[in-house]
Amino acid sequence: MTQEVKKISPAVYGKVTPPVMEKGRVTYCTDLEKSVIMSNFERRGWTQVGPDDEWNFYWSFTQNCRTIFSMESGYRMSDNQMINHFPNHYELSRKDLLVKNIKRYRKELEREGNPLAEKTEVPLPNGQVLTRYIHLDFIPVTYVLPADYNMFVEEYRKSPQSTWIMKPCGKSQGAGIFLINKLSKLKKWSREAKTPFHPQLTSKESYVISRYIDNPLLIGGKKFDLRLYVLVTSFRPLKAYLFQHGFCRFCTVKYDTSVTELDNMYVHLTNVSVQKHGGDYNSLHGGKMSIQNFRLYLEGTRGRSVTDRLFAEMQWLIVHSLKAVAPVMANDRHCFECYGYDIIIDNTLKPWLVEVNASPSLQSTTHNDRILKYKLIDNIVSVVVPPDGIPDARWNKTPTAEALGDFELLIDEELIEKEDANSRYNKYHRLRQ
Ligand SMILES: Nc1ncnc2c1ncn2[C@@H]1O[C@H](COP(=O)(O)OP(=O)(O)OP(=O)(O)O)[C@@H](O)[C@H]1O
Repeated sequence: MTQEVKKISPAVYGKVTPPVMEKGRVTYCTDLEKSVIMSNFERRGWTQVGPDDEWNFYWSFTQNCRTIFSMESGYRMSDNQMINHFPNHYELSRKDLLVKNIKRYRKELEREGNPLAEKTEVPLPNGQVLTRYIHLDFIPVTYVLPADYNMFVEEYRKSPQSTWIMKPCGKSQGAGIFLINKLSKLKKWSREAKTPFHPQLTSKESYVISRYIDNPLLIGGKKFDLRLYVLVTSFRPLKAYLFQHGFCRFCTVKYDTSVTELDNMYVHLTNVSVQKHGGDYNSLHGGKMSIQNFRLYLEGTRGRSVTDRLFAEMQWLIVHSLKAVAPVMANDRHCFECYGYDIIIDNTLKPWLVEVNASPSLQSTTHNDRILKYKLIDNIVSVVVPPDGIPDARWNKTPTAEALGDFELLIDEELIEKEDANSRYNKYHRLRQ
């Protein structure tokens, strides 16, 4: 998700001396002047300062975070400073890089002979066979164009009746997205596009083309996706938390797979930024349903055990998407990041990861939205700041159960390692007795 960026001058980061903090006084800086952020920080007694002042806690735009960490800035963060992004968050949040990292992760597991990378062959009615990962098949088959064009054509030919979705890597909020159901349409687009495919395209101008999930689970006949919030406080060891208040975002128009509706984005794209322009947009509920109500709906219509399984599978895909990028992330101890996960559930109740946003919108479209986002920021701060309330990058980032608020632990590799070590130790002692 891109945001309007308030640029900071590199001169601001020219100083290399870490700020000296006044004892007990916490200062914050924010690029996003939103009340959910500022009222949260002020309630904690924190004082707002500018980016060139001595800040402890910076809620920055992704681009400004990258500037701080760039070699040219010469800025060295002190122990009492924390920032809300990892400098190379794009490994997870850019559509093409996410796919590349997940593909690499699966290949590596396969090479190790890890059972997680087991595959199966799916026969198609036309006699063709598709090969799929059994446990790690959670992103729709995706190629980066123009680089993977030949591979895409090969896959396309296996099931030419499929629909595909084209998404520009450098855009957000549904901009530039379209659906295709014929190769000729892609070729025509490539010829007519203002930036036709050519090898010199930068990755920002490239596209991903993904198999369109054409059998989404519908509620009231409408397509929706799920927005979940995931807080990562460390990538190595991986420590991540899932916020319990996600929501579903609905299309305003009933789902229809007919070719005539292929260009109707009110049918196919669930982005609020798209749907709010539709005539049927309801500003009271904003086309949203809480995840708690969604869960109740599913339990009522499909049963408890399949609902539990779906939620477990969503946690599974989040953990493995994070593990896929963990080795390439700049795991700076001053950083944490809250990701917006976009997931589509198909009518077999299989979840598909569509996208990960490094700056999920903090815009409130409804009253409930405001409450949710206020709580989200409050809980993020409680998890990442040590119990004494003073940001400290040296802290081992192990929040108390109380500090978690409405976050639940998704994975803590440090804990797993300790538990493994304990069980190995106990086993050794049992054997010696
Ligand atoms: N493979 C897919 N199958 C079905 N629907 C999809 C698929 N990929 C994307 N969509 C739909 O298109 C919408 C936009 O896709 P996506 O979130 O990837 O793009 P975006 O424009 O970058 O959005 P954002 O503003 O969230 O960054 C999704 O919310 C979803 O409704």
